[in-house]
Amino acid sequence: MSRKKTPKTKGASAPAASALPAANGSRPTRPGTARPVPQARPNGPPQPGRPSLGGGDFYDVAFKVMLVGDSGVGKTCLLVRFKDGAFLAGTFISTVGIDFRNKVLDVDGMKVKLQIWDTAGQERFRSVTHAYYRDAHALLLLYDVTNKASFDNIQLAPQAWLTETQEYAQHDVVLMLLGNKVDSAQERAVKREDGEKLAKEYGLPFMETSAKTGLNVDLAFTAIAKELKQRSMKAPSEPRFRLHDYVKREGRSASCCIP
Ligand SMILES: Nc1nc2c(ncn2[C@@H]2O[C@H](COP(=O)(O)OP(=O)(O)OP(=O)(O)O)[C@@H](O)[C@H]2O)c(=O)[nH]1
Ligand SMILES: [Mg+2]
Repeated sequence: MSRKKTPKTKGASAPAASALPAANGSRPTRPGTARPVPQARPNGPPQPGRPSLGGGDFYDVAFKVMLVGDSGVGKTCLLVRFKDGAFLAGTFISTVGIDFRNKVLDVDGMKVKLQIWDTAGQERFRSVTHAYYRDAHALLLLYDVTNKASFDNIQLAPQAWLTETQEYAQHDVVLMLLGNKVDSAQERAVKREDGEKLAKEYGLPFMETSAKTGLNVDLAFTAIAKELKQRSMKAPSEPRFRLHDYVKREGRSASCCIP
């Protein structure tokens, strides 16, 4: 596959912007920075790289990733950890509507831009989130390992996150289940095995993460980027990327890092 040579740059440095969907459900834009993300379906051809409009994010192919899960599970913190390498400690500020951040990753020599949508977990914003599912190439389903209800709401509640996914997302969307806050060992309310069991039942790759310590955070997004990149290539020259195997092999368990 021919690729456009792109200069080495860091990801777009624009801060997260609040963006509510337009009345017609079209993608929101931010004044001065609006730029469409190429619509690469996971199974479609990669889109050509685009030069930066000043933000410095050159890329070969771009995908949309959505973070979903109950309010307070750590979606925003996970995204901030991945984007900025920092942890938002202190007062919990619940997301209103939807935010996004971009990050460009170098995946086996290709610049893969992830546009990551951070949704509000609060019930009152559900209809806002619904409008975004259909454009998502990947969905990260988060629960909080210290909050059993957030785990149950992945699958059991009438408006469970998995049900929403089946209802609103594309059938070939890439899914991953993440149990966050694994640093809080004392308060754990959901066993790792329960997360594994749920993931197995639905055929999802699974990891436990910590936005606080950074455990498995980069890995989760990198795994998604690798999977989407390979799906987007018509005739991949590389061996088939296996998301489940990669996550199993590379994922670190919380116990590995407790001194
Ligand atoms: N110990 C610990 N706390 C975390 C972690 N991730 C998030 N938190 C805390 O959990 C609270 C909620 O985090 P957010 O990232 O704002 O939660 P959210 O899922 O975005 O919530 P909504 O925006 O309401 O949907 C904050 O007080 C964070 O500091 C983690 O990995 N470990
Ligand atoms: Mg949030």
